[in-house]
Amino acid sequence: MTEAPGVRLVVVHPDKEVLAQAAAARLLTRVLDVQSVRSPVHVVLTGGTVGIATLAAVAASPLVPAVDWSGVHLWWGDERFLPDGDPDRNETQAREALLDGLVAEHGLPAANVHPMPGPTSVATPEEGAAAYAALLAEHAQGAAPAVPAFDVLLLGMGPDGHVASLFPGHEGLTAQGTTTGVHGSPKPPPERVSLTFDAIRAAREVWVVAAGAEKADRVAAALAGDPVTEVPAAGAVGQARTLWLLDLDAAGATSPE
Ligand SMILES: O=C(O)[C@H](O)[C@@H](O)[C@H](O)[C@H](O)COP(=O)(O)O
Repeated sequence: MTEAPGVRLVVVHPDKEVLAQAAAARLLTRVLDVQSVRSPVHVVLTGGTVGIATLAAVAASPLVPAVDWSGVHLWWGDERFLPDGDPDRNETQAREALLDGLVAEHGLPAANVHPMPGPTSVATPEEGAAAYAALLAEHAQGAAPAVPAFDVLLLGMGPDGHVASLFPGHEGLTAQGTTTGVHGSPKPPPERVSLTFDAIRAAREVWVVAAGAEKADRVAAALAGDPVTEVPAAGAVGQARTLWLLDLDAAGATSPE
């Protein structure tokens, strides 16, 4: 299905557990659908509570063996600039929730997992961003911007409206190229690596997943099209489809306590 670019579809689920289960089912279905017409499939993962809960729900799904994981590449929208194995790295959490199991038991090649570099391998977030941009370009097949054709790009959204590590009022919002180093993030840790909006908007599908009443105000602002400088999530738009997957609280359908 292809909607008009810029149109956002909103799907609301009863609570954050059902949201994670439904996002997982959608993700597996999307990968299966794409695999029926092309390979490889490129998926961009997000950190955050709903993002990781979605990966845990994927791991528990009976559909896992239906996917040909040898043809799936996994990327990240952002990473906390922390050493390899740090429990606060988005990569570490995703590996524990899903990826280690896919590699060990379901034929996902370890080389298809593409974490963003941290201080274990580079000196600064900028160096990490440059190395990741080069890796993305290797898989881009000449596309501009130089990123693979992401089939699904998952994003969590913070209560301030940030997506990936693109924060309100920060210079990363206007960064050129496909990746950027981030300093002074209001959400710890302060140093991060992130995809830019150019890279995010190159995705075929962008899915924003968000739960909780503390996000309702920024969800409404993003959907109303408030300026990206104030609500970065408003700028998260896919080429063919933009999906907002919410729970009732984030959709503002419950009264604040
Ligand atoms: O590194 C991170 O923290 C992120 O990738 C970030 O963009 C996250 O997705 C949102 O902050 C939502 O996180 P929650 O779902 O935990 O609120």
